[in-house]
Amino acid sequence: MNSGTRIGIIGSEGRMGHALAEAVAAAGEVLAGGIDKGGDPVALASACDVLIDFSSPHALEANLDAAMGAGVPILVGTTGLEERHHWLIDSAAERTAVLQTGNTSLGVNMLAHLVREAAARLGEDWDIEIVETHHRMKVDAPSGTALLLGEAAAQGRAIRLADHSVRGRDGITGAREAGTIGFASLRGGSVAGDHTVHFLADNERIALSHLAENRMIFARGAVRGAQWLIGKAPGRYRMPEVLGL
Ligand SMILES: NC(=O)C1=CN([C@@H]2O[C@H](COP(=O)(O)OP(=O)(O)OC[C@H]3O[C@@H](n4cnc5c(N)ncnc54)[C@H](OP(=O)(O)O)[C@@H]3O)[C@@H](O)[C@H]2O)C=CC1
Ligand SMILES: O=C(O)C1=N[C@H](C(=O)O)C[C@H](O)C1
Repeated sequence: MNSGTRIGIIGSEGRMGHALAEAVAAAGEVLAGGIDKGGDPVALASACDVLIDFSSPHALEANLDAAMGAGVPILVGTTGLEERHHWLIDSAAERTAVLQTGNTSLGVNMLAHLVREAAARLGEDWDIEIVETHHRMKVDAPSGTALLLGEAAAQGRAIRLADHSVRGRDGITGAREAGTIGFASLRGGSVAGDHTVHFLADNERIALSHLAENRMIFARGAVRGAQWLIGKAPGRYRMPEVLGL
């Protein structure tokens, strides 16, 4: 009998759900079950040691409630979250361990570290623009990863991203406002997820990129995060803590 950690997947029939099932098996853990739209997160939570949620922002509140009710930790990889979702996560984290991240891969979390450093060391005369490319089925923009990288750049500059971000330029926009962080999104084909943070000054540029070649990098990172969450005190945790970055 397999005595591994029992992992429950929310969004189990999705693209990430399938990759997660493979990663759970590869890690020697137990797939306790999975649900999709219309499924019961309470029943799933009661049958597992940890939940992994890669579904939809609409499902978040019920999933957090189920995790709290069963006293199990939850890793939230779903993107497209708004401010109210982050309040729900903060509130749930008072009762159970929650790890929310726009990207579970080692490479992107390393990139975020480099972006924070670069933004801190380069002056405000270096403009910052973040460009992301994803497959044609992606429903949210900018990507959760682009926002994570934007937060890293803002932290490096000791500013609030919400006060400085510029999204989706169109029409007569006027000249670029100094100190802003811009976002642009491309959608098409089967791209698993490409992100480039551009630092642009007069006569020179730096581009820091991460290119995801498949979804297993996210799935492996999520399973590692779920394993790490077992036994953790209530609180809100982040991927760099899991990865030791
Ligand atoms: N943090 C990270 O590292 C990564 C995050 N993501 C994010 O993960 C999420 C899922 O991505 P992906 O797998 O490509 O998307 P898919 O659309 O392929 O899968 C989403 C799954 O979630 C299910 N779902 C939808 N609504 C609910 C609900 N209310 N309750 C339970 N399940 C629901 C869907 O079921 P149904 O078909 O029945 O609607 C579907 O099976 C996205 O937000 C994406 O951005 C993706 C990759 C990496
Ligand atoms: O929807 C996806 O596919 C992805 N979503 C995440 C995001 O929004 O950043 C992570 C990854 O880029 C793939």
